[in-house]
Amino acid sequence: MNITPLRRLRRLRSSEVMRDLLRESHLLLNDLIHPIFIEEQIDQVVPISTLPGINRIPEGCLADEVKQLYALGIRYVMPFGISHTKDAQGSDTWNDNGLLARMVKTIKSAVPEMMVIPDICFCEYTDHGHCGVMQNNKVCNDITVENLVKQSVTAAKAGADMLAPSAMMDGQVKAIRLGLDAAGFQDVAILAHSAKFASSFYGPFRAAVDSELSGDRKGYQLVFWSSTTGHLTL
Ligand SMILES: NCC(=O)CCC(=O)O
Repeated sequence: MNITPLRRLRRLRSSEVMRDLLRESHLLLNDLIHPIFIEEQIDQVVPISTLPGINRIPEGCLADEVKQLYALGIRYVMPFGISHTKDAQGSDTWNDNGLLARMVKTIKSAVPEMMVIPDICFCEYTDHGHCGVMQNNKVCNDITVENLVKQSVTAAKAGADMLAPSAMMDGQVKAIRLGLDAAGFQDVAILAHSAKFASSFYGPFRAAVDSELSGDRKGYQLVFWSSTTGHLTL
């Protein structure tokens, strides 16, 4: 029996130069979005113990930080606010002078070419840490979606180029698209975090943003043992 293979695919990875020729995937700086954590009412950077090497940046240092990032070739930033102005709804997010609007304005005026893609959610701005308005111990979907639209229009007015809604409310992307279009922001894009799983991997992030959450988000983020609801949610 002749067992000599005719199809010798190892030929195609036999040398560095051959592997380079056949490369189909490239990871470039422009494939990445840089998250930045901005805290209001502080003067010094705060190291984030759960994300070694990453700091919370005082709001007053944001312009310089963004200029440095741009000089390194970074073209996309996702600002996350660490709020000292929390309430039950996260209403600071739809205040034209609130932290979210200020972050976006500061970044765009420091480096107009930097694309700003703010997180659109409430968990950093609510005094209970959930991603929306609580009613009877649950996050109320439709009121939260209304508030997400207000937040989105505020971010767009402040100059955001793209919005990243992450609250995992049903219908949020459609409502935000309609709200943006009605307010004249047809060119503001949406980067939907459409399939987020309730996961301990968010632990470091929650510490980074000083989340007030106790409990979990299993009532709105996906459960990992049902791929059907995952696909439907997408
Ligand atoms: N707005 C960001 C998040 O929702 C993070 C996810 C989490 O803490 O579960």
